[in-house]
Amino acid sequence: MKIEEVSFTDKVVLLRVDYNVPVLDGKILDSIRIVRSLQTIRFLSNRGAKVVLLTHFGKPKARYEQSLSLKRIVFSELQTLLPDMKLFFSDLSGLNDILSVTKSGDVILLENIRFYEGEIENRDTFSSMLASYADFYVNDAFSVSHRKHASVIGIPKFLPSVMGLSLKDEISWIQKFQSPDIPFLVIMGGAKVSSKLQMISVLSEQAQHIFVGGGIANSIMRQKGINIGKSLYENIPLINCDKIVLPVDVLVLKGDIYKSEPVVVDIRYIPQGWTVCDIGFASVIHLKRLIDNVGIVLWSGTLGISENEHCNATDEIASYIAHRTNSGMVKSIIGGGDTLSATIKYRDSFSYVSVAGSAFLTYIAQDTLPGIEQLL
Ligand SMILES: Nc1ncnc2c1ncn2[C@@H]1O[C@H](COP(=O)(O)OP(=O)(O)O)[C@@H](O)[C@H]1O
Ligand SMILES: O=C(OP(=O)(O)O)[C@H](O)COP(=O)(O)O
Repeated sequence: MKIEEVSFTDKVVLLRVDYNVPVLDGKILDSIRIVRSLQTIRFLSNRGAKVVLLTHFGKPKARYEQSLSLKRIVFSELQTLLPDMKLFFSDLSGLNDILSVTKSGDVILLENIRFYEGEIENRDTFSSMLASYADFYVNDAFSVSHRKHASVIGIPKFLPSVMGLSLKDEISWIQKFQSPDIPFLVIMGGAKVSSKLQMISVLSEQAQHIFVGGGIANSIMRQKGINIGKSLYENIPLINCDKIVLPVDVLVLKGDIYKSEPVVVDIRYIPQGWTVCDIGFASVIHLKRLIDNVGIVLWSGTLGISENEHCNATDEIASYIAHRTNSGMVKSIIGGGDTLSATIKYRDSFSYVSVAGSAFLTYIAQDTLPGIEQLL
């Protein structure tokens, strides 16, 4: 069933979006995830639905945390982006009352869904309780569709469920770039090590090389017995893959990871107690040569702590890819909340910008996602 075929008049729709946006000092750094959801919100509202937006924000531990509430920053952004619409905010305990005073076409943003027990564990009792408020479920949250959570894979068990417009767009754009004949390079970085690393063996069968930076490189280096000091890492299973390209040098710092000035070292000489914060200058050059030799670059995860003004590898590589894309020498797809925010000034030069990071890599590797399977 397609969203265009459903009659939504006077129906309540649970619309899963992903408003897990990067925020610094109370300001949203990049609202692309909210902007991309607007077409589906307007579509449903114009067809007479009452739209209940479900999203997570950050990683709360199944209880209210003021700093992760959607009430101020995210709700304000939505009000700014939809000035002509009637918007409401509610937590779960007030949803019934709000639904009774709202009309067709109105939109309700529900409080951070991860404040509630049952979301991350995907409990059926939680999903069926949410479903009991509504007539339909729409998934427009590509970037969280790799998570087996209640609001992603649970609710569709209890309601007729369809794909939202931006989720559909994401899939068709990504499929356009999946060409088995063109050699491609995967660049993987960032902090969410396990959700990206799971895909490495499948991706390595398809890709020419997988260049790793960020916490992913740290975790692999540590597994190989390289001292990584106090750097971010996760314990990972043994990876034996000759397509993985590690940095040859890294920037390391002591003290505040967002402010301190780093120095460059060969990966064999990372000092005890120091933190790897970026790939080094020789690694940037090496990565550029890998980019020169492929037709497609897929990139998710920053190469270092790009919030630190001294960590510029992500910017330099983004600029290089943007330039080669503009010159028609490569096609580029960039994805992930933090990666997009760190490369925002080159956004218009990439071939495609996905709002998803781990979900985007998972989709490339598996051609589907748990949240999408529920809609077929
Ligand atoms: N070496 C590193 N040490 C600590 N954090 C890092 C390192 N490299 C990258 N990061 C952090 O990773 C975060 C982005 O990771 P992730 O959420 O996986 O990316 P995305 O949101 O693009 O999918 C950034 O906030 C960045 O500071
Ligand atoms: O930001 C997200 O993913 P991303 O960091 O892979 O881009 C999604 O909102 C998923 O968030 P999660 O990794 O807390 O489940």
